[in-house]
Amino acid sequence: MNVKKYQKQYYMPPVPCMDWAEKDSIDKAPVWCSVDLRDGNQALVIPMSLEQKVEFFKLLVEVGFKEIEVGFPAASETEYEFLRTLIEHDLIPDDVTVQVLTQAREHIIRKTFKALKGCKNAIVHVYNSTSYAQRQQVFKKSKEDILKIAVEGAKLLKELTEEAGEKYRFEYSPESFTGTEPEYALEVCNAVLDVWQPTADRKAIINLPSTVELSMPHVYASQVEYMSKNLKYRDNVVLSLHPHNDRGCGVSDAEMGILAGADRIEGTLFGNGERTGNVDIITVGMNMYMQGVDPELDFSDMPKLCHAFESFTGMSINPRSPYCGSLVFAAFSGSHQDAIAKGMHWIEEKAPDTWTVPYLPIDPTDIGRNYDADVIRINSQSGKGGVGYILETKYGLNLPAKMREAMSYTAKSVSDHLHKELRPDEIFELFKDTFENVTTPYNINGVHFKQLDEGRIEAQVTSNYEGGEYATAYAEGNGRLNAVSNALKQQYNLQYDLVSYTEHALEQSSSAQAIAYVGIKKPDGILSWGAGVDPDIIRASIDALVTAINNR
Ligand SMILES: CC(=O)SCCNC(=O)CCNC(=O)[C@H](O)C(C)(C)COP(=O)(O)OP(=O)(O)OC[C@H]1O[C@@H](n2cnc3c(N)ncnc32)[C@H](O)[C@@H]1OP(=O)(O)O
Ligand SMILES: CC(C)C(=O)C(=O)O
Ligand SMILES: [Mg+2]
Repeated sequence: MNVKKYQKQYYMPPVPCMDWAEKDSIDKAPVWCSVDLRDGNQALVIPMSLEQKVEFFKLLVEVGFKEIEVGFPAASETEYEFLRTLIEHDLIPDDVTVQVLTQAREHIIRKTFKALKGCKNAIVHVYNSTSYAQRQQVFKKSKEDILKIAVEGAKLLKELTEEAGEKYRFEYSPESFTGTEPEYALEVCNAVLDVWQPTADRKAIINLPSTVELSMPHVYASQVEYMSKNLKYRDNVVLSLHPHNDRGCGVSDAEMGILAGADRIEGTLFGNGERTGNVDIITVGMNMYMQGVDPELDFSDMPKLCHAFESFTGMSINPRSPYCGSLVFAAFSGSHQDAIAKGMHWIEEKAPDTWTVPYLPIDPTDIGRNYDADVIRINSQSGKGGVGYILETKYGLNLPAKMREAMSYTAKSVSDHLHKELRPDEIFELFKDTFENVTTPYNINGVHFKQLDEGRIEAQVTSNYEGGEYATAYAEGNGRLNAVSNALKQQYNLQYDLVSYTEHALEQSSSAQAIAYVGIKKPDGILSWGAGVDPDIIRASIDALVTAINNR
């Protein structure tokens, strides 16, 4: 790798512009403009069909976008026909403004206006590149000539809008802004604004694209602040940003840019767009949401959005994509699962006003995800908290803490050996196979009790070992389970202490069943566990005991 080949291609503002750095949060949603149907579309291997664009447009309206860049009508027949379809089939709600993009070239602008005929609310977005590199290599023009392209374009927009008798709003982008000297970008934007003479009821949009993201986000924020402080007609200008993601900081560009004075963000769902994509509006919006600020966009059915996006664009969403990837709420690791399970219990018990569950920045159910499938997932990295949480929340089993630990080691070991994740139903089956009603080698065939004096009980226990002859033993105890335990110890010369007994009703079971959990400590100090399930709690506890004995 030849690092000498590269150098900085951005320009800091002529004066320090870092007021934005004093702020720590965004307190109000910006105006959002979706550019999915234009910038997103122009980045696809196969651009969307007219039908797909119509469906995507409806989805964007449903999400709540009030400004939607629907395309570059002069680019292709599909783009042109798409806009005509929206207009002619009256598909644009009254509170939604469509935006169209055009180069600052006369025939392209004229074709764009032709496509707009009959449209009530539109933003006409004109751009030309202003960066040093593009002036030098692409346009081969002086600063004055590049400014002239912008001004001529701006004039034609005004003229054609007046001619059409419409009140379209205008947007200008100094394309490649991030590679442009800020003073020069300012000069061009102000010259365009002089043409448009924006007013309070017909504001102009100045859009500062990080066409290619060339710097750290604080540099971009400083450039934005410089523009915000020095643009003419500032009160009548909507300052818009259009971040791309070349260095992976598109979201930070948008957020810091808002702190620096931007009023509006152009971006796409899931960050689709050229090269590494446009800024992901879902992430910027959800980042606000997770700090208690209403993003004014509805992401409550994220699975539906993901599915629709993937089918329209042919793109796939990265499993780690913030808020929407399949794995972004998943905790496989033991300590995280433990903390999440405890945090969820805390929420249930204390019902606090705000969400505080560790490791889950938001409640997954807010965006249509669910705890069972998305959060606690079991593999060889998992621990007792996670396994216990799944058995409790999904199957109503409230295992004693130490038994959860034993169950979790069983699950880890199976996952490790099979080298796979275990689904909740597989964990439940594993629990049943390992810890529930295990009847070999010891098996009890029948038990009878007799009440003795002073609360003591006598048990008559008929049992066998490894399928052999049945034998009957009698023993006393201070309770039924204790008496059975003593009979078995006596019959087979077993040595252990009964150290744990708990039981509860099985709420999720169709018939009225109870489950008992028994833990015994063997002479080597090892704990062994069993569970028994039966409508009769005594029977359940005896089965639990026998299982614990069998689980050597
Ligand atoms: C960063 C962005 O996303 S910008 C948007 C990019 N999106 C697109 O370009 C998609 C749609 N574009 C297209 O379909 C085509 O480019 C069209 C139909 C608009 C124009 O097609 P063509 O005229 O055949 O080609 P092309 O765009 O390459 O034209 C390049 C010429 O336009 C000039 N030009 C490019 N952009 C602009 C602009 N914004 N304003 C003025 N002139 C421009 C170039 O300097 C070049 O000039 P030259 O012919 O004197 O060398
Ligand atoms: C047309 C402009 C706004 C653009 O898409 C970009 O610069 O990235
Ligand atoms: Mg772009």
